[in-house]
Amino acid sequence: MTGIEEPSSTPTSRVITHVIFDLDGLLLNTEIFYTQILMEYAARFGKEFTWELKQQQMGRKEHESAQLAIDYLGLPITAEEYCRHVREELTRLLPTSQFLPGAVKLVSHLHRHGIPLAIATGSDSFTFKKKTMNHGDFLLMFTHWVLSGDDPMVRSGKPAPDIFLVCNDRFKDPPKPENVLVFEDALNGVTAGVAAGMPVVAVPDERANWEDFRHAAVILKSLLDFKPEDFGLPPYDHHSHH
Ligand SMILES: O=c1[nH]cc([C@@H]2O[C@H](COP(=O)(O)O)[C@@H](O)[C@H]2O)c(=O)[nH]1
Ligand SMILES: [Mg+2]
Repeated sequence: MTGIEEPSSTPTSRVITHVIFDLDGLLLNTEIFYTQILMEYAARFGKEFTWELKQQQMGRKEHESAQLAIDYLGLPITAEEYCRHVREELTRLLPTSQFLPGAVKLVSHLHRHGIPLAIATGSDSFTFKKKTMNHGDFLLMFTHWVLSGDDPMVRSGKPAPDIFLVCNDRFKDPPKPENVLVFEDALNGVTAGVAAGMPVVAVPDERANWEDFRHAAVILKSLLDFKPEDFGLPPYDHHSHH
């Protein structure tokens, strides 16, 4: 032993060939809807929906997330009732979903350079359809999307690695996980990506504690702060300022 440690892998030493994006709270500003619905729902039972609970729910399959809230808050309802209510409210709100800053810029840039892109989300097909119904052209830039909510191949939702491994296998000529970059906002999602052996770019909610995201390759305030060249991806050209 020389006592000299191998330098840990820096972002610049990585060569990324494929990218997997989370959806809610990363590309689309849909987390605000879940927060609004669940605050009101919890209040009906005289309970308070907290950030601590939300952070545990984010990224999970809808059914897993429902049971978590019921247990955490002690709600006198079943997971089915919870899901039915949330779904009804979401049906109204999700079609109005907007992109988060930098999402269209980043996805279009990588797509233009021929990088295979996919989506891995805790949504099921019902909510996914509502979330993306006004973003059809945007969806065409992805080769596929995996919806852990009702995909039988995804045994456990985030924070388990299943969704990212299934998503990776569905790329044409699946790459090694270390060559796949994951973008996530949720702690459960970052943990899932890392467990799948993939470097993860974390873009956490402003309420999150960055200490909790230490396992991410990099933590950013916004997608606008991402530098593709740090991961061996083509840089933005200086002429595009939108
Ligand atoms: O406040 C919440 N946020 C998010 C979720 C769950 O997280 C999923 C979104 O995850 P992702 O960011 O992986 O798309 C939603 O479909 C839902 O199942 C939730 O239950 N409650
Ligand atoms: Mg998310």
